[in-house]
Amino acid sequence: MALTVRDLTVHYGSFAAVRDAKLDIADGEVLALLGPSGSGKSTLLRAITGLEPVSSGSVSWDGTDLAAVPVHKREFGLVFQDGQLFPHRDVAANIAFGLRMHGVPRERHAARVEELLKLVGLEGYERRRVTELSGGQAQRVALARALAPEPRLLLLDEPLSGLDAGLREQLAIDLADLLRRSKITALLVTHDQEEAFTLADRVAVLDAGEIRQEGAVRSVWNKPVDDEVARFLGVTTFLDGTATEGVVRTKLGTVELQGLDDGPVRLGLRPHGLKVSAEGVPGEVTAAVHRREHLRLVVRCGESTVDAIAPAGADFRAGDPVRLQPDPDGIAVVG
Ligand SMILES: Nc1ncnc2c1ncn2[C@@H]1O[C@H](COP(=O)(O)OP(=O)(O)OP(=O)(O)O)[C@@H](O)[C@H]1O
Repeated sequence: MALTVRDLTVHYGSFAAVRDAKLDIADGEVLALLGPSGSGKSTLLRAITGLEPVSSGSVSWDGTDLAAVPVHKREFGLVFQDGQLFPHRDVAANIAFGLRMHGVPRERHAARVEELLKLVGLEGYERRRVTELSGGQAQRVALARALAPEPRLLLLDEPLSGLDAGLREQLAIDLADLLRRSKITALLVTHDQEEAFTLADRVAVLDAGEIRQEGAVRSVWNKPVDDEVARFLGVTTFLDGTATEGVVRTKLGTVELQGLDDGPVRLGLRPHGLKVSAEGVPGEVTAAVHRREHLRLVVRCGESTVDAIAPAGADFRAGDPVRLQPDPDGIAVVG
């Protein structure tokens, strides 16, 4: 295992911002720490880098405890929300800074800077002033600077959250590609589930200082451990049902889900887990909001109020009758 974190606790005064955290990151793997604001993500990341003193527990690399290793000797690369570039230096000098710090001979800088700019999609930007870069370009330079000394672990703290939505999505895709291509071992901190699921192989969900669930991206998404984690992962409606040979019967219809034992099951529905359809359970629209890719509805079905979606071009308003059918794609199994 490359990085191993065991029983890590970090206090601010008497307040434990991180409690008994356990994490493993294998070589070449990307782990996302996902959690709401204030859950302790940045504290945990800072403790791993050595920037935050730990109260108890350990951080090790390849089995060696890092307690006595200062921040700059851990060989970790860091990227923060606002890249924190040096405003008075050009792009090349910003990237070369990391090389100088690590004693790379000056004559090798130019070639390495060129290579890194190519890697982050900014070829030819060497002489640009960093104050003239867009937010997305600045984050690419910050990434290049962090990668310059070939860190053994890249730590990214909300690297995309300062950018607007469209750009964030594109940069997340580019970054995912770069991390995989270069087989970079990385820890990403984010409050954005989509970002975590785009970028990471595995995800650890943090809440109130505790890691609530940890596992492969797909398995956490499809099988959150409890209602709270499910809610944080976009589930808005819970539905109890009974599974028999891969078919779950609920009061909102039947749904086929693989790999379930027969018996009671709790389903967690994301809005697209219920779709407007010609047949299905009848309900009445109580609210409708247009989104980019679909029409999002709140529907009253008997005693329950549920979220559902209709195609983007549909025109439903409060009071309209609809029929809903479950879609396995938007349904998780909780617990
Ligand atoms: N220097 C500090 N002194 C005291 N309390 C702190 C300090 N830094 C953070 N905290 C508290 O510790 C908790 C965890 O903070 P942290 O910044 O790690 O959370 P986070 O999940 O990264 O949040 P965000 O997504 O908003 O950055 C919060 O309750 C915060 O108020």
